Amino acid sequence: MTDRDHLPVNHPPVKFGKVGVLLVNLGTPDGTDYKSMRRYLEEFLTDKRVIEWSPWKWYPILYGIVLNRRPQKVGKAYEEIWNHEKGESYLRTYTRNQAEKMAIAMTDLPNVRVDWAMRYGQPSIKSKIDELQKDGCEKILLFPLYPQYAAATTATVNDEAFKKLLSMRWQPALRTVPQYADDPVYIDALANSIEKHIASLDWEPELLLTSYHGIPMSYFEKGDPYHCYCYKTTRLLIDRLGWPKEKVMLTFQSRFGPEEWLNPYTDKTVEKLAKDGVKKIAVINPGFVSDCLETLEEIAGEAGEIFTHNGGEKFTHIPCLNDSEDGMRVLETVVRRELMGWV
Ligand SMILES: C=CC1=C(C)c2cc3[nH]c(cc4nc(cc5[nH]c(cc1n2)c(C)c5CCC(=O)O)C(CCC(=O)O)=C4C)c(C)c3C=C
Ligand SMILES: [Fe+2]
Ligand SMILES: [Fe+2]
Repeated sequence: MTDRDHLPVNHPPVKFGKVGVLLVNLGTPDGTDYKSMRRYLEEFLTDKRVIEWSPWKWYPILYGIVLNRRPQKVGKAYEEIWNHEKGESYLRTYTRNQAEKMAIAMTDLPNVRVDWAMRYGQPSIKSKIDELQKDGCEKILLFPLYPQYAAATTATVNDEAFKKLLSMRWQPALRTVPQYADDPVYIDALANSIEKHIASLDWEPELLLTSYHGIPMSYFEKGDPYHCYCYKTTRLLIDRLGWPKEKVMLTFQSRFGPEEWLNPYTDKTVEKLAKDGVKKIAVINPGFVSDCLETLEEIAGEAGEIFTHNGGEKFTHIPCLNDSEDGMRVLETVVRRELMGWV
């Protein structure tokens, strides 16, 4: 008698014994056209973890103004940084590459299957949990790809996965990967990428800005720990680089809406630095696992322009860790640690 002999005739096929690893990043539109952009932004901006205003206050603004104007404006920005060769955004390209490279690196664990999903847009977390289970995964390690925890990012990925579990008769065991803002492997990888990048220039930056995506100040005041994790990463990075702390600044970018967000703001800081006579700066985005609109367009593009238009001379953007060797070492180290006891 096998484990399957006692199944009723109509019982769906049962597979088990595997562990799934699901890498999840924020999301991305399917195209840069108005419809794709609107669909993506609507899913994103109706998430209560992202916009905490009451729907009574927010929806008239969202459906009356934001979703009529923003898809066009942001679609143009995406168009500038689109991976035309693959017909998709770089965030999608890098996330898929990370999953593929991780699967190859984990062949010593034959029961582990690695896949990827997006919180908004496709492929969805729900569809991937289904696929992993059909493939025999009784256990799933869910990895929100954010080194610094925030409710608007990490928690909403976890919520979505647990929402899927709510509807399942046979739930896989679900483990979530915690923040890794202070992991020495991550700090080391960031420091290496800075050192390598600067060594490739024929000039030396006077200042390094570590620019993180912001959140509204009110979220921080209500207890979100994100701000503290960002400061921790930058402090440890300065220690690892062995630089004087005056050479590194921490700023927040990507403000959205009229509220006050975490500050100092990246764009205002870059402008002030240039006006104050700083000539050469480098910017890194430690909170972004992969390059995306916010790093390629807003920092490499816009922030660079702001700096040079205001008297700055040299500006460089240090790429995210993406699917580089160092970047993969970080993701793999975190995954192997969190799989302990399961494999
Ligand atoms: C109130 C709105 C937003 C909060 C809070 C927020 C937090 C937050 N976001 C990221 C990472 C990313 N955000 C990206 C794009 C993006 N973010 C917002 C709004 C909020 N983010 C919007 C409306 C957009 C879309 C673009 C736009 O309309 O301006 C992206 C890039 C996605 C891509 O496809 O390239 C990332 C990544 C973090 C880490 C964070 C809080 C810590
Ligand atoms: Fe964002
Ligand atoms: Fe932005």
